[in-house]
Formats: sequence, structure tokens, C-alpha cells
Amino acid sequence: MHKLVLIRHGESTWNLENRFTGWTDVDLTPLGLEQAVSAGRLLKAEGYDFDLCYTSVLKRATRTLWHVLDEMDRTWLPVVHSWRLNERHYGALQGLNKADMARQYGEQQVLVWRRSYDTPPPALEADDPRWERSDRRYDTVKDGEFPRTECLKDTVARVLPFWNESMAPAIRSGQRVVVAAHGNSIRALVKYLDGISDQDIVGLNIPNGIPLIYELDDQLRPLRHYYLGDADAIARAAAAVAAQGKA
Ligand SMILES: O=C(O)[C@@H](CO)OP(=O)(O)O
Repeated sequence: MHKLVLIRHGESTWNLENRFTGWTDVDLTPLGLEQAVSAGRLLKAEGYDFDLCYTSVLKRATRTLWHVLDEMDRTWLPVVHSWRLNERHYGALQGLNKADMARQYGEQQVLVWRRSYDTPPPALEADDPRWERSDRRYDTVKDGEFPRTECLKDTVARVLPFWNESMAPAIRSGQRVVVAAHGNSIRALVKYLDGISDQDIVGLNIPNGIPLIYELDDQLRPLRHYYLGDADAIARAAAAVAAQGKA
């Protein structure tokens, strides 16, 4: 049996401001940092240990991982960064306030933008200064793969090759893996692992900074999954994420 640990980054400055974030590289808030530290403490107290770490190329996830590893006295572990674990690209919505958008376009439209499986938000124009194409951290991303917006289906399509080529073989070989990533890149992975339908994935929200444990069999099929921590607090945190799209 393998254990895979997934952690969404701690609260970011744009989570706090309720803005669509996507690939915008915002940092953690003081609370977000504290959530990351608590996640590391909890993992250590529960006896977890790791051999290999994965994260995105965005600082809110990277810094979350750093604090987790620091609390566990495991800052020396290898860390693999990949843009494929980045948050879902939010296109032209990046930077806009979710509640403002709900007032302007209606909560139903915002729910479609946030959670529908295959309807992407409006795309960024190529000359939009928000487009990340010229950022050198993305030099290896092929032109045809570089998103201007993504629905969750697009995120699944770029996360899965990385899962199949890097993460799954590492886990199969017996390495204990921790992944610090983002709400929607984790939803993409969980949708694949649990075979969640396109309809049911709409209702899944991942809270910030709480370790989500997947127990996997030898074929990496999930046996069970659970969050570490207080179940009521975790349910409230997930409901608060869902409510971010209210007017
Ligand atoms: O803004 C974003 O990039 C994500 C995660 O913070 O938000 P949402 O939960 O609306 O998909």
C-alpha cells in the first residue's frame, strides 16, 4: 500500500482578496504561512515521512512546501517543480474579484467559470500584459501547450502526462511522495484517481493547507482518502471555498 499526500497551498493574498488567481504568482498571507506550518507539524506528529516532493512553479505552493518540510526537518529532500502542477489558468478573469463578477454576471455564470468541467473562462489575448508566455520559468512549455485560459478538462490533460511519467512511477517504486499544489490541479488529480464524473467534480472544493491523504494499492488505485485534522473545521473550510463565487 502506498500513501500519497496532497496539500493545497495556504491562503494566498488573492484568496484573501477573493480574486481569480490562476497562474498569477501571488504569495501567502500570514495566515497562509501559519496553515503551511500547521500542516507540517501535523504530518510530523502523525508519523509521516517523505522521499520525494512535487510542487508547481508558483511561489504560494512552493513556499507552502518549504514550510511543511521545515517543520518536518526535511528541507534536504529532493523537490521537483513542474508547471503542469500549476493552478488552472483563469484566462481573462485573472485579477478580477469573484464576488464582483457574481454581481455583474450572476452566480450561475461564476459557478460555470469556476467549476464546470469543460467550459473555460474567457481567454487572455496574446498582447495582454497578464499573459505569462515571456516568463522564463515557462521556457520549456511548447507554444501549442501554453494556455491562455483553461477549464478543468484542460488542466487534467496537462497534469496527467506528468502523473504518468514522473509521479506514478516514483510512487510505484516505493518513494513516499508529498505534493504541494493548487485547488484545481489537485481537483484534476483527484478526479482522475477517484474516477469522479464530470458532473460530480463541480461540487468538490479543496481547502487551503490541509493534508489530503490517498491510500493507493499496487496499481495506484485509491483504497481510501481522508484529510488530516478536525473534520468539522475542514468541512467549513471547503464550504468557504465554494462560497467565494457568491455575490
Ligand atoms: O483563483 C484561483 O486560481 C482558484 C484557487 O484560488 O480559485 P477557484 O477556487 O475559484 O477555482
